[in-house]
Amino acid sequence: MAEATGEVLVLNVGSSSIKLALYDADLREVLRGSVSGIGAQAVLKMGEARETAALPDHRAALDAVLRALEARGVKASDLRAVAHRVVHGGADLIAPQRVTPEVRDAIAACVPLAPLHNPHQLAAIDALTALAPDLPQVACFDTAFHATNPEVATRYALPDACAGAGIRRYGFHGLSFTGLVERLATLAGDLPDRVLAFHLGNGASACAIRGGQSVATTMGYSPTDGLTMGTRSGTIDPMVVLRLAGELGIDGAAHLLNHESGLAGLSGGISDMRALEASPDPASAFAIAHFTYWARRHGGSLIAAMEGVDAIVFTGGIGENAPAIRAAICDGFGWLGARLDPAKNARNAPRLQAEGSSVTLWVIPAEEERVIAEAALRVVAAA
Ligand SMILES: Nc1ncnc2c1ncn2[C@@H]1O[C@H](COP(=O)(O)OP(=O)(O)O)[C@@H](O)[C@H]1O
Ligand SMILES: CC(=O)OP(=O)(O)O
Ligand SMILES: [Mg+2]
Repeated sequence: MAEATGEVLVLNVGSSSIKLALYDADLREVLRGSVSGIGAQAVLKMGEARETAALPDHRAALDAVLRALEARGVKASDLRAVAHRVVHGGADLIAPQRVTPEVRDAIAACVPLAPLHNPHQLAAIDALTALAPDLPQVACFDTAFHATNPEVATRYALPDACAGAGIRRYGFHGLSFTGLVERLATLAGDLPDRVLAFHLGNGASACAIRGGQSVATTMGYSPTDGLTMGTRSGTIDPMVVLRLAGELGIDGAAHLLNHESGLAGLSGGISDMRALEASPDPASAFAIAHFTYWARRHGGSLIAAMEGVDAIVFTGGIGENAPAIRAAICDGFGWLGARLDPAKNARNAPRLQAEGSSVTLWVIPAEEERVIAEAALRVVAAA
């Protein structure tokens, strides 16, 4: 097997997947891998190789990833740094930083706020600490990009004591939005002032970006709020949550809202957009209609928050690859003069707008790993 020499290993541990990328000192990607479908029959990809394996949990998946890296000659102890995506950094962790025992504890303190993500990311940090205690580890936070939101956007209309206890909106997918802003500036020549960005993957959120900074976003205290997602409900009346907790218990309600809702709940079990598009079942079509309708409704609210819009950008697995979903969302913004070019949309071209569109329309691949690697190199170089 070909050996890969790299300096920075990026681990993007998600709710049901692990993505990894290895970069050399010039930030060229030398290896990419992933595990998807953790919990069932998982698929492990490393470079060109692909295998299926029963990986019942994130721990087993991470072990498989580390073994596959070793088989390629990548030893943790030889790296310059390993860098992690951490979904929730709370109010204080708003810059990429070295994982010290204090930072590790602060990430652990955010576990209740992102139960699908932070525990697995913490487990990856601990596994690497055990494997290579002297290897610098850097944590990069999905919440950090939204630290620029004004208090009126982040505060819930709850008493002071709640805000003091950290009950506020944070927002997520910030590493993806950071990369999107950088790439859009290059593609457009100049960064448009008011950008409506949709990260549509298994988790989905939208963000109002003004002058390159987040001013409002759809996810809140946790990544369960906002748009209709693969298995998460999105925005819901809090009294529904109380009723569910009363009937199912807190854990039962949390499970239903995070794992059995969204597209899966509406369609009778299908969370995957590609599978929904291929399904002849009317419930699948309704689930897709719900997804695009709520993407537009939330998008309208974000446009109001930034007093207009100059560009609409799509990223994430659905945003990058699903022309019909982009078309349904953009058609919903026809009232403001957004016009898609159907041929460009069908090609997933970076520039999607038709002649005469009042806003520019874009597809930009999510580059969370590149953003994390760049930040990690900056952090270790500054140490
Ligand atoms: N060609 C495609 N058409 C429609 N949906 C797609 C396509 N390719 C990927 N997707 C969807 O993208 C979603 C996964 O997005 P991704 O960003 O990879 O997920 P994650 O949030 O786990 O990182 C799934 O719903 C998948 O079906
Ligand atoms: C924050 C979040 O929802 O992440 P993901 O899309 O990876 O689940
Ligand atoms: Mg994702």
